[in-house]
Amino acid sequence: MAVIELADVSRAFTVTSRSGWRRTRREVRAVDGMTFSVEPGEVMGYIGPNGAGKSTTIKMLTGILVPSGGTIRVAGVDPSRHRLKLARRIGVVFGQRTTLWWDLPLKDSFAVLQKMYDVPLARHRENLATFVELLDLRDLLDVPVRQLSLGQRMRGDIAAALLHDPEIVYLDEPTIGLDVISKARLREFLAQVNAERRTTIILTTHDLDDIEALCTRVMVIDHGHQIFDGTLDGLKSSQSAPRTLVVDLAATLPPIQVTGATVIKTDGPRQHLTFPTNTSAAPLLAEIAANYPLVDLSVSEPTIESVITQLYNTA
Ligand SMILES: Nc1ncnc2c1ncn2[C@@H]1O[C@H](COP(=O)(O)OP(=O)(O)OP(=O)(O)O)[C@@H](O)[C@H]1O
Repeated sequence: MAVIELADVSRAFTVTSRSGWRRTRREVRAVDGMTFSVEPGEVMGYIGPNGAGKSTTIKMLTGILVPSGGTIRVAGVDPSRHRLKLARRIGVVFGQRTTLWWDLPLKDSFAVLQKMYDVPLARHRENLATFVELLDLRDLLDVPVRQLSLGQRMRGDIAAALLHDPEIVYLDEPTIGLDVISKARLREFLAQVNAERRTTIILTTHDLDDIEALCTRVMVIDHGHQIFDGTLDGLKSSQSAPRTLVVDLAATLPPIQVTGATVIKTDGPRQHLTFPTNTSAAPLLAEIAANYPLVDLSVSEPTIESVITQLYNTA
């Protein structure tokens, strides 16, 4: 049974703008007719350009915002009507803000959360020990949150969001501003939590490596509408972003002529060609090898960035 269900959900805001003495009001439909469901244990990437409606959706799923239309059920309840009841069953991490107490050492924040969520002490200790180990928090427990680096604080925030064993976790830009090693460590941790606890994860991110590393499902939204819902491979093959062929020749030549491919760049004896995703590379290779002094050659698939850019442009 689905753990998150949205049926025709919308949320509008009235925005007032001023030009001289004139004030004009207009309605922004941040989320517009959104319908989807999420099964327990799914890791869903929720992506879209700035202003697409991601945060508004997450705020409605946590109960902070009330929808203007449609219905939402999370863990069987309407989030805005049962916000406190739901709080025990969900965890939330906003990459740009901390939920920890700024002046308290990390371990005291964790102790407050144990009381707030009324987590049995034995279970709290067990979870804490696991997260301290996996997130490498041991040396940070006595440090006030204000003295932690961004990456250290984020590890603390993630542990804090999971200490009460939530069934669903919303992560809004959890890797923003982190270095490559911290990002990798965090992704590994989240994958492990999902595998071992079957925690449902909704991940909002602009870092597509997060999506590649973690998500079994991707939802792309734009202007409050869903424009794609499926697997990452499905997303890649849904668009005809061109593939690239990099050809190294024995000599610097004018752009080569190949049926079905176009030279987009030359760099001495190296030439870059694009060709459609749905075309096989084999006949191109054969034609080049037959007509030109070929030394080496490689084919690269479209990047996920290029696929998504194309999706936004065609939506
Ligand atoms: N409280 C508000 N009042 C007025 N307009 C709002 C409010 N919150 C959001 N919006 C508008 O709703 C639209 C969606 O905003 P939202 O924050 O959900 O986008 P987002 O996809 O999370 O963007 P980002 O990637 O920049 O965080 C935007 O046009 C935004 O300006």
